[in-house]
Amino acid sequence: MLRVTRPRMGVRVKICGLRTPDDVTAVAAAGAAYMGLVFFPKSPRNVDVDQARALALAAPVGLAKVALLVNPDDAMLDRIGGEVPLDMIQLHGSEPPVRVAEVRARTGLPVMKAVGLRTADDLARIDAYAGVADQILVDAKPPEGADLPGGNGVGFDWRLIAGRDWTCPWMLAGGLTPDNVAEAIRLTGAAQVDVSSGVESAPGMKDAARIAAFVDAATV
Ligand SMILES: O=C(O)c1ccccc1N[C@@H]1O[C@H](COP(=O)(O)O)[C@@H](O)[C@H]1O
Repeated sequence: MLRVTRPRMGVRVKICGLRTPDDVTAVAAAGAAYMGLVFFPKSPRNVDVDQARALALAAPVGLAKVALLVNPDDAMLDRIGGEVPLDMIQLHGSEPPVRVAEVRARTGLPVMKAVGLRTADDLARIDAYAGVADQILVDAKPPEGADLPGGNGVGFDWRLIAGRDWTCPWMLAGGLTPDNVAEAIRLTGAAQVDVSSGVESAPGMKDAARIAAFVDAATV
């Protein structure tokens, strides 16, 4: 029997990989808490700085704007931080804890560090970031040889983190869909969830109906 560890009404949803003004409208209408903008050229969700700025400016008050970056250098941080109105940086590369601290200091923004899980041995990496990042994104490790370090629609065994909590806020990601997110929340106790490919009709193409269904399933 599945254990209910938290009331689901308070669950906050992040929809990642927005590319069009219609995406922003759909995410806001659905009631998501965060929208993610992907700066990673290999991704079908990649946006440039001008696109990202326009999307961020279209976001209503209360929808937090997150820039997803993969091993960004200082020049990239300065450019994105200077030109795009943001509420948070998501680091989705191999950034060590010291770099997370540098990114926080340089941008003045809270940082969410993604940590990929496949087995119980990967859990220790979360502890290494819990004291330095503002939030942890608990994601699946990418498949061997994948082009993308995330956004692959691949999950992990949620039982690895069932009943766990960390000293900083955390978000569950990896292979979530409108059909499985409620079970994922029940099993892990996640108070926040993040999705990209599970609310698309094709890679990089967000689907407004799937976005609404995902938020409903996560929050009802
Ligand atoms: O979405 C992407 O294209 C992406 C590219 C590079 C790094 C991370 C990326 N996405 C992040 O991964 C999670 C999980 O994705 P999915 O739901 O399994 O497709 C996503 O929410 C983004 O935070």
